[in-house]
Amino acid sequence: MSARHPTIGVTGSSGAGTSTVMRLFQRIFEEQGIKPALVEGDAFHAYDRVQLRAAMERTRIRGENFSLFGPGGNLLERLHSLLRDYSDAGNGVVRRYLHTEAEAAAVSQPVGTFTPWERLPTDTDILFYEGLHGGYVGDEIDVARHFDLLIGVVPVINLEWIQKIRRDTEERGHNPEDVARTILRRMPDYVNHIIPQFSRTDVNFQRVPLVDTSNPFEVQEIPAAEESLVVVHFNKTSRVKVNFDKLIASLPGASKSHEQTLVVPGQLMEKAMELIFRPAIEKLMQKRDKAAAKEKS
Ligand SMILES: Nc1ncnc2c1ncn2[C@@H]1O[C@H](COP(=O)(O)OP(=O)(O)OP(=O)(O)O)[C@@H](O)[C@H]1O
Ligand SMILES: O=C(CO)[C@H](O)[C@H](O)COP(=O)(O)O
Repeated sequence: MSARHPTIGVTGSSGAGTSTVMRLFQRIFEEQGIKPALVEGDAFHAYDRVQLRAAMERTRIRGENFSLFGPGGNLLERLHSLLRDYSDAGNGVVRRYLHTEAEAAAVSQPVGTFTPWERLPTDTDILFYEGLHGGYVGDEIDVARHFDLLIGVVPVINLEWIQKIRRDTEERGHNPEDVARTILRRMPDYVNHIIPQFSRTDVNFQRVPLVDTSNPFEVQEIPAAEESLVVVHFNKTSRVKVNFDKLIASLPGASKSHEQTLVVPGQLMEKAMELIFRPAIEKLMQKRDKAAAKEKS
């Protein structure tokens, strides 16, 4: 966390929609002339796709719990160092995980591998992280504390699974049975390491379908925006300050469901995010400019 080199994190389970939210932020950054350092959480997995299969087999034989949701499957100390270095000096080291054939072909590498570690460009205005562990806090590593703004993306679980199954089968070349097995294997880590993060965020966006999703393992479409509602919850310690009445007036069909909670029609989720985060980003940039000016003087 630093005024001079601000950081925003979006955290959520696999298939929750964090990459989708990142694209919205990219648009806001572009419109405001902000140059972000984009960090994908999957880059901090400890294993590539082939190594992961071997690690899974080893842990299965030993009867140990293991998944990419838990700290053992990730280089969280490296993520922690990146965030610390960025906050201190606006730099750090990152890489990318190549999920799809297209991403892999673009850099002439096999799918399911990592690009080499590289230093971030030196002239970025803000670090933006999206992934599984933005709100992670463990015995020795506290990722959450590095963010100036932390956002949770949490569709209700049936919807999250539908999204994961569709994305993994259509874009990442997995078969539905394997995706279901992955969901099962990750469950202890989901409960222990993913869910607690949503109590450390500033704001959570929880999409709730209005159509039947009672068997997410049956092949089906992802419910459309207009077939869902979004519960927007501001945690008690949220650093994002909004005027609920003004927000509701700008979002037709929105209402307040609880002291710190709004309900917004699904098709207005992006607009709600824009209204909530545009001013927050502007504030971070103003603080950054002030800190930079002070540094110069
Ligand atoms: N608000 C939304 N409405 C409809 N579909 C959505 C929404 N958000 C995400 N999806 C769909 O859900 C799938 C998963 O989304 P996305 O790739 O953003 O997840 P993710 O959290 O980044 O996953 P991972 O961390 O595994 O990469 C995609 O097919 C995406 O189009
Ligand atoms: O948890 C995940 C993303 O958050 C993915 O399952 C993980 O990155 C492995 O990806 P792939 O199945 O494309 O090898």
